[in-house]
Amino acid sequence: MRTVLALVPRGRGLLAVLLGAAAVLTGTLLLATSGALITAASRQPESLLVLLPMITAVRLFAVSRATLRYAERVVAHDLTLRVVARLRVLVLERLVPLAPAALLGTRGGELLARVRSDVDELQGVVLRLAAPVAVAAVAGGVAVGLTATVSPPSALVLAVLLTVLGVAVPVLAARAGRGAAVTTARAEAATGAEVLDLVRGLADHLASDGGRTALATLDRALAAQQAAETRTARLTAATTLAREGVPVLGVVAALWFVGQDVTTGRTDPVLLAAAALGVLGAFEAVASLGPAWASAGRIRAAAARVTALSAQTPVVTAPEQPAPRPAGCGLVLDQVGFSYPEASSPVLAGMDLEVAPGEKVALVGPSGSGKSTVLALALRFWDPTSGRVLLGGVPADRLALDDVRAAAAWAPQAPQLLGGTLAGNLRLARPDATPAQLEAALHELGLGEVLQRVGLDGWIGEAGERLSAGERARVGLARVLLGPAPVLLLDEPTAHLDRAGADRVLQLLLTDPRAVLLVTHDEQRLDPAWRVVRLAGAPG
Ligand SMILES: Nc1ncnc2c1ncn2[C@@H]1O[C@H](COP(=O)(O)OP(=O)(O)OP(=O)(O)O)[C@@H](O)[C@H]1O
Repeated sequence: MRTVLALVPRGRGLLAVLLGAAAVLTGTLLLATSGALITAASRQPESLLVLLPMITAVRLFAVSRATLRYAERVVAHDLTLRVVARLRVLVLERLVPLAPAALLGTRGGELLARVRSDVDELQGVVLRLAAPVAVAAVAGGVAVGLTATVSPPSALVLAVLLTVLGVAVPVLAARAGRGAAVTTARAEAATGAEVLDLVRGLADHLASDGGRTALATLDRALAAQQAAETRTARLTAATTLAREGVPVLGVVAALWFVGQDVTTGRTDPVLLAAAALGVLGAFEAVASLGPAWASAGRIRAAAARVTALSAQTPVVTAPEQPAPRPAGCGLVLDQVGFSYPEASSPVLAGMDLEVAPGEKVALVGPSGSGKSTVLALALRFWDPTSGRVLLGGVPADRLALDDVRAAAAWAPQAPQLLGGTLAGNLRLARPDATPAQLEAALHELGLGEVLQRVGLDGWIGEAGERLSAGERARVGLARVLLGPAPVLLLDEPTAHLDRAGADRVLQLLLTDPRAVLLVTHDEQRLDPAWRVVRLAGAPG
């Protein structure tokens, strides 16, 4: 929460509080002067001039209250939007270095909930928490001071009741509601994750059991969410009762004390209604504190979840003073050993590999022998447990992460296409590519038919689902080939292709002037121009 408050621009924050307090106080004064006006009018004065100052004050307060409230809303919402915009950037800046290795244990739906709804929840730190507390302190203090000028005992009672309604009731309610808030937040996140899993795997769920198991799981998550929400609703009802009852006590006390003063002639009767209504109006100062404390639990839970995420340590860290971007363009693994965290045995041990500039190297080996892991180490998704990885002759851990990923481009086994157009997906690698260049890249990989069917600017479906697996793999490969990286890391790019398609891709790679490290299970299809490197355990 402190991080969020630190993002608030001081001047605007102060302005929002002053406008909010002024709006509350003009409301209080409007009620008080209205009470005084009604009492004075009921005495039927000989000249209306006696009432004129009060009539003017009522009009002034009525107009200025609405204007001040409007101005306060504009300033506070503008402030909140600025804070949320900065907060989103801050969270994403902390999230990006965690990808991909440190996020492997986090469910996609949960991550989405943290970045979206938790960050949205945190906007309440300013609007629903800090601003109402500051407004209550300023407006409540001034209202008590004004009441004291008429009746000190009423002011004392008002101060006590404001504290009860503004602090004691909400704090007790918040303490009771904290558990409920955490449970609700967890239940909502779990429901979100279940919905996302259900939608993502819809085809699989329908094919396996018509979606019954997934729907039953979702039903359980929804029931847990509903139970948590019911508990929260009961607590809200109890605090509403207190919110309505306490101001009535304040009014009764004001009538009692000021009434006594009027009876003894110490106070003008005009002030009786003014004090009673003014006290009633003063409770508006703490009206938003109930919801503020109630949302404090949710906000704190959201803050804790966002903090926990951003406090995660990245698996790889960028050097503070990175070496210059390498001029060379080869890849070397020097005595590399690697174990995944919590794995019982290492995937790689003492591995040496060199892919010289322009060289074509095929990495073969049985499933699970560590071929994809080699590519992940070259991209610095992980760091080797022992030994070194060099890109262009420079140790990869001495390069800025952006430079590592500029030096080596990667086509994974199942490339992630974005829901968008072919052109949009291809331009991720080369934003300035012309339509002719994009079309040429697609034709080279035998995607002319797709180009004709979808068009460069046609929608390819969510994650490219309007394309076949083989077409998606080739679009992913076209993206990598379009990019400027001097080292290409390709993970089974021919896996989903027919014989002719696979041969075409392999031939195309041989004509590319850059260094290529190709992971493949199709060793027999390789041209002798490929240098084959076998990982331990590979046959032959
Ligand atoms: N993130 C991970 N955490 C723990 N173990 C992993 C992780 N990724 C891969 N492994 C394990 O590391 C080993 C090597 O995996 P890798 O994907 O590198 O093999 P591969 O040779 O590319 O396999 P395939 O040919 O099936 O793609 C496997 O036993 C795998 O289960």
